[in-house]
Amino acid sequence: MTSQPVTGGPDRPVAVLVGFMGAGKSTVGRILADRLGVDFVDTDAEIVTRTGQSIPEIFTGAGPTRFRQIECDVVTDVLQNHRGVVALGGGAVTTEAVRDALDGYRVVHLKIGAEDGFSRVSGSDRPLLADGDPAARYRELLTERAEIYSGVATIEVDAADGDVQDVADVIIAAIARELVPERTT
Ligand SMILES: Nc1ncnc2c1ncn2[C@@H]1O[C@H](COP(=O)(O)OP(=O)(O)OP(=O)(O)O)[C@@H](O)[C@H]1O
Ligand SMILES: O=C(O)C1=C[C@@H](O)[C@@H](O)[C@H](O)C1
Ligand SMILES: [Mg+2]
Repeated sequence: MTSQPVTGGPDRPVAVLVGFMGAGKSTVGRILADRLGVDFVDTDAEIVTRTGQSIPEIFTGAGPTRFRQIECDVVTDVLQNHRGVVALGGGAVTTEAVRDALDGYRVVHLKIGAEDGFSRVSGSDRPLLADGDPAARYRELLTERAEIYSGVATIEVDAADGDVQDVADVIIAAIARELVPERTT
């Protein structure tokens, strides 16, 4: 996790959620936005709106490399123009330009373990889990990416500790601590 000070600010999103598939970025992000009274943008949904294609359709048609380019364009645009809560797609931070674009933002890593996370997305249409042994692929990719999420995060929360409302509560408490640091005297 970066040790640089806060982030956020009037010209930036209140929080950008990162983490692996199934961590709850889309679900918790929407709740967090509602609770804070701000707008919510999910970059996966934004990609679908802008391209008119589903994410599996883009992966199988244009391919994964093109998907990452589209994703990078959408994420950088949203980061510059959105002031509420942003949920990124699970693999967005594998693109260097996305990691660079996150510098100076309040980035919340929803940490999830392989068992909890896979149980949430098993049977869904996530294209990276479509072939072979999905549980093994999930574990492998999570291991590969764990440090990347931690590397861009300014706040890390346990996304398996409680339901979606509980996770939103923990994020709100962490943001509040940044805004109103505890007195030391
Ligand atoms: N804390 C939680 N407790 C129980 N279920 C949860 C929790 N967080 C998310 N879920 C459920 O897990 C599933 C996946 O969540 P969600 O789609 O928000 O993950 P995501 O991080 O956005 O994944 P992706 O990277 O693929 O977009 C959903 O069905 C959601 O309701
Ligand atoms: O972890 C990933 O690489 C992905 C996660 C999803 O949010 C989608 O962006 C897509 O399924 C790829
Ligand atoms: Mg999502």
